[in-house]
Amino acid sequence: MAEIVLRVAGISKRFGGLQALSDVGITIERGQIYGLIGPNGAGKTTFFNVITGLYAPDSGTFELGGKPYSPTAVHEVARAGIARTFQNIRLFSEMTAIENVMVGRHIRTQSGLIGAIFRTGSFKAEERAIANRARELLDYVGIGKYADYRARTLSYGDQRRLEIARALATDPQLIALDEPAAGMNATEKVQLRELIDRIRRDNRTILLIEHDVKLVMGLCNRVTVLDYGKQIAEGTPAEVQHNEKVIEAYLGHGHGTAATKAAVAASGEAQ
Ligand SMILES: Nc1ncnc2c1ncn2[C@@H]1O[C@H](COP(=O)(O)OP(=O)(O)OP(=O)(O)O)[C@@H](O)[C@H]1O
Repeated sequence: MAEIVLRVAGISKRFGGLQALSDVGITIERGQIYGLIGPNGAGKTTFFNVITGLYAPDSGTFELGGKPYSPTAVHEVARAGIARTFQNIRLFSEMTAIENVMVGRHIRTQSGLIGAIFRTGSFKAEERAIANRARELLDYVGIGKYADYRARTLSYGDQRRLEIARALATDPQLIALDEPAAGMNATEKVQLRELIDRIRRDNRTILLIEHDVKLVMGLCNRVTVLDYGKQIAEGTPAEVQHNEKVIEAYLGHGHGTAATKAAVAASGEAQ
């Protein structure tokens, strides 16, 4: 039977009078790319923020790799094994690319503060290993040649790759990508798609929020669709794109972007 990486259930979150999430649950198996889609304001980012410890949920159960975890703090969630990227890129802009990745790796290191202050032999060996691994990851995401460039000098697409490398540096059980294609041009999107597919083939598990419905439908094994905080559909891309509620959510309320409406309409027609 397939191994379950993430199982969350009954997640609700209210902001004042607004029910941002109502009883949302998903199960992701190892090696899957799981998509989370929905019109603007549907609750996708709130869901991400809850499972990664940024927002405290009003209710919900959380299990990672078969063990319960409590998403009470971001660093605890990272330690438990979920790494994420952000819709608005969050890099250390004055640090180099390789330093940004090394920061990600440090949550898995042993020597600690004493080792760092006294620069013990084991600390130096560990630093070398971290730097080597960071370089490998930069090569892996395709930006090895920019290792020593400051993060802020990289193109938008390359900064997103750098965020992915930093997330991979934590050796996560689950990597959560929040709109990785936002702001990318068509060529960058094709390259991103190849990278995400490669990460999956290397037996990683990915949760993806994405506005680009075409990208989601082409990449994901399963998809959940949120609308006004409710889970209106769950299934394979082929199943959800024929779901009446999904078509209505994107085409009916008039709150999807023109591009998403066109993509949902086109993906339905293509079947
Ligand atoms: N910190 C917050 N305080 C109050 N309301 C919030 C907060 N975060 C999100 N919301 C509200 O919760 C609802 C869901 O927002 P969320 O950002 O999760 O949607 P989304 O699906 O990610 O949207 P988008 O696609 O536009 O990023 C929205 O109505 C939003 O205004």
